[in-house]
Amino acid sequence: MLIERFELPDVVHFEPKKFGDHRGYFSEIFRKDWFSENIGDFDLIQENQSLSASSGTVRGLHFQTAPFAQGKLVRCLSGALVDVIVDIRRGSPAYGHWMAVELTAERGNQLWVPPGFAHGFCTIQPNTILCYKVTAYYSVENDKGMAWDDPAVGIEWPSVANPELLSAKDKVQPTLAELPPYFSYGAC
Ligand SMILES: Cc1cn([C@H]2C[C@H](O)[C@@H](COP(=O)(O)OP(=O)(O)O[C@H]3O[C@H](C)C(=O)[C@H](O)[C@H]3O)O2)c(=O)[nH]c1=O
Repeated sequence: MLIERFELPDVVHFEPKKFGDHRGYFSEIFRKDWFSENIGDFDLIQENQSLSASSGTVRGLHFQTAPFAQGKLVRCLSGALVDVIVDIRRGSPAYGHWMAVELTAERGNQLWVPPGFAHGFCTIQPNTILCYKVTAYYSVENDKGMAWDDPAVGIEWPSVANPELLSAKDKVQPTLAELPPYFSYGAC
């Protein structure tokens, strides 16, 4: 199985094996033992799914604060998207750094987004479905965000990104510099 780690600590990208035959394919999407050994002993207790009808839809950048900080195991069920994360853990060697990974239904690749990261994505095909397991329940009081287009972070979004498709909430998110110190490296 392909497994990748990055300059941003604790982030893991992997692609489960597919067993193809004349009918199509079979793939083990999640195994607790593999996840615990290669990523960590997290409890994935809620699963979310979103459909974005238009290519160029940007959702994010979002995160939940303690005690509902979320790790996210993200994959694309239909279409394709560019997943973007920003390390917002004060003290991290990669604080304020971003990275992007293309997730497609075709590949079935997955991204582990640790707690302490802001997460968002831009769809690059219509009718793209994102499906992701999280390690803490939704808490509207702890549901926070940061600006997708923060010039100090400098995310290079796909050229199809369409700001008109942003949610009202995402049009007015604070910049990284305006965020309180929600997360400390090594403590979330
Ligand atoms: C996240 C969430 C939302 N909701 C409700 C709240 C709103 O009434 C509605 C849409 O929520 P929102 O506009 O925050 O959805 P997205 O813009 O897709 O946000 C999500 O997508 C980005 C990329 C993320 O990483 C977060 O997990 C999540 O914030 O669903 C729930 O009931 N439970 C939930 O867990």
